[in-house]
Amino acid sequence: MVLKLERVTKRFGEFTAVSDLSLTIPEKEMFGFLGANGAGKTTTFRMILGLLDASSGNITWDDQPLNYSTSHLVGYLPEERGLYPKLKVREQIVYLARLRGMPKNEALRELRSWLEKFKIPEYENKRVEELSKGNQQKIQFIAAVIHKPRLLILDEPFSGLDPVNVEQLKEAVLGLKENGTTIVFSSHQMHHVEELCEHLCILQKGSPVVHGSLKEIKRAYGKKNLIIHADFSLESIKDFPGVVKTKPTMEGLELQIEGEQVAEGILKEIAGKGLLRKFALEEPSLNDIFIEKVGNAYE
Ligand SMILES: Nc1ncnc2c1ncn2[C@@H]1O[C@H](COP(=O)(O)OP(=O)(O)OP(=O)(O)O)[C@@H](O)[C@H]1O
Repeated sequence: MVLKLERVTKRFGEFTAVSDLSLTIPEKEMFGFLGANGAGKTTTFRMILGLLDASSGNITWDDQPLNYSTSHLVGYLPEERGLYPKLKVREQIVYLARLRGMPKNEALRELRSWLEKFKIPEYENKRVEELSKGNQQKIQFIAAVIHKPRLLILDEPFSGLDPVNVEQLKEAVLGLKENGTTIVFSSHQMHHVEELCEHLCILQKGSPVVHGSLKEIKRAYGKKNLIIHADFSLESIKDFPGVVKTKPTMEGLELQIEGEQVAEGILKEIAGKGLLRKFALEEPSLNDIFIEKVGNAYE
């Protein structure tokens, strides 16, 4: 049950929104899809779901194209939320579940279990328009997963949620992954992707600029972060060879350096100058990598 995109391109007239994109997403994987605004994430999702035709290339799930006949296997949380405001939560979810071939009783059972999980059982008979935006989002999430899809596409699932709701949704998503669901999600918040995904792709203007496992992406980036807290002046190491960037902090300095050997050199340089409270070498954050790879998309 592999999701495969092979050399997928989407043009809108003269404009190319997605260009020559190839991805393989294995079963039971949580895959992060990143990119600046307008990079082509939603367009890619719509092509995966068969809502848009690719201009060229192939998209398959378990070697089959995804279309109307496979819709019961797929769940989608769209970026623009689309519930019927006047309908009650129960009517809405049961209706959507039945469209995907689920019997009413089973849909109700599943809905109640999700409402319990999200600690909002009292919303079953409320109209959607009566709920806060965050709670509407939870209902929309339930609508995407009620029929127990094997492949789940989540466009910005965490946007607009408070920290407690973000945690609840993360737990829900991790539970689905443990049960064998393949999940692809987009996010502008790098820490969510760092926390949840083994593999990811960063799109820039429709083309992948970074693709692979999070660990390998960080290793391949080469640069590392060095955090120093000291009771003496660190002025002299700002110009140390191999230091790419420096940022003063309350307790000392945060540096971006070219590699571990630079940290060793710095440690020798400052040894004996006074009390060194912290000297920590860290992997680059996904945020650092995103900004370097995609930063110019904002210029
Ligand atoms: N139907 C359409 N007709 C013409 N251009 C479109 C259409 N749909 C999307 N685009 C363009 O394709 C590009 C990619 O849009 P898309 O919505 O896929 O980006 P995104 O990565 O999801 O962005 P965001 O993070 O802002 O949601 C944008 O420049 C957008 O204006």
